[in-house]
Amino acid sequence: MLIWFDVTTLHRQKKVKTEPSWRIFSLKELHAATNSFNYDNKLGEGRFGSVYWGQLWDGSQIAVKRLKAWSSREEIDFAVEVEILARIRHKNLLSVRGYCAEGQERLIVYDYMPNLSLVSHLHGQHSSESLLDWTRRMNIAVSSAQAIAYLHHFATPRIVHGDVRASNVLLDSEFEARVTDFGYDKLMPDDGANKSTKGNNIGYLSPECIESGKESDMGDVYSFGVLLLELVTGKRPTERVNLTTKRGITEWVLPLVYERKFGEIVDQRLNGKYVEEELKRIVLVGLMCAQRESEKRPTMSEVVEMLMIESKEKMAQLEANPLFNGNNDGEVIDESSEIISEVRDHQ
Ligand SMILES: Nc1ncnc2c1ncn2[C@@H]1O[C@H](COP(=O)(O)OP(=O)(O)OP(=O)(O)O)[C@@H](O)[C@H]1O
Repeated sequence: MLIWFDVTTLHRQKKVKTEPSWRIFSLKELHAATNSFNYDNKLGEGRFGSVYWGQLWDGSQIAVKRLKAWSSREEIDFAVEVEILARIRHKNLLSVRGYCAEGQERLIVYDYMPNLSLVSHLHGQHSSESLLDWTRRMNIAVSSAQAIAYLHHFATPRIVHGDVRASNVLLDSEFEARVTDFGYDKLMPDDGANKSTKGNNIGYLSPECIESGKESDMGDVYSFGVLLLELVTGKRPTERVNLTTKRGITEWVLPLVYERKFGEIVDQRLNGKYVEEELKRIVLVGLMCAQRESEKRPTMSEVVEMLMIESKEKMAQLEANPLFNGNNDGEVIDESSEIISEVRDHQ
C-alpha cells in the first residue's frame, strides 16, 4: 500500500501539535459564560469550590470550577500547577481547557460533561432511568482504570489521584468515562480542612490512608476496587446495617463470592442482562484491589490487564487466589466496619 503525504498537510499537523491545548480565560469572559456564576448555573459543590455550567461565545459548553479561599501562595504557583495539569492528556481523563487568575479569583475551566457523574447514575438524579447497561459499565470500568494507570505510570510528572470515587468519574455524551479532580492537592493549600471533609468518602479510603492521612498510588488502587464493586452492584461503598455500624461494600460482596453467587451481587436494575464472565472479572479484580494490606494489591497497570483478561487459564488463575476461597484469613474485610465506625466516632 502506498502512503502519500502532502507536505502542506504535514506542515499543518506540525503546527497544530505545537499549539497549546489550553488557554487563559478572562474573568469577564467567564462571567458572561456563566451568567455571573448564577445559582441556576451551579452544577454542584465539592471540596475545592463550586462548579458552574457555562457557554462560551462559540457555543461550546464548559464547566467552571471556582476555587474557594485561595491562600497567600504565590500567584505563579497556581499558573504553574494548572499548566502542568493542562498538559496531562488521556482520552479518559477530563482535560483542563484553561484557567483564570484575576484578583482573588482562581478558576479552572473544563469541558462540560453532559451525562454528569457516575454517582448520579448509580445513586442520584439519573438512577431510576437505568441508562448504565452492562456494556457501558464494563467500558467505564476498563477506561477509568486506564486513565488512573496513565496518571500513575505514564504522566509527567507521575500523579497520585488521591480522590478516586464515583463522583469523580464523569460521563461524556457517549457515556465514555472521564476521570476528573486529579492533582488538586498540589493546587490547594493543605490546611487540613480539605482532608477532614474526605470523611464523607470514608468507604473509599484505604486503611493506611485513614491512619496516616497520606495519599498514595496503592491508596488509589484500594479506592478503585471499591468503585468497581459499586459500579457492578449499584450499592454505595458503605451502608448502614444498624444504628451504630456501617458495613463496607467488600464485606457484603466477599461472602457471596465464597459461594459463587454472582447473580446476587450484580445490580438488580440490570434485570439479568450482563455478561457473567465479565461480571466475575470485575468483582474479583475489585476485591483484589480493596485488600487491607497494600502490598497485596495489584498496580493500576495490572488492574487494566486483569480487567481485559480473555484467556480461560488466566481467569482460572485469578479465581484460584486464596482470597476468594473462603478459607483465607479474612484480611480483605476484617475490621472494615470497625474502622468506619472508629473514624466516624473520631469525627
Ligand atoms: N466537567 C463537568 N461536567 C459536568 N459536571 C461536572 C463537571 N465537573 C464537575 N461537575 C459536577 O459538579 C459537581 C461538583 O464537582 P466537584 O468536582 O467540585 O466536586 P465532587 O467531585 O462532587 O467532590 P470533591 O471535590 O470532594 O471530589 C459534581 O456534581 C460534578 O458531577
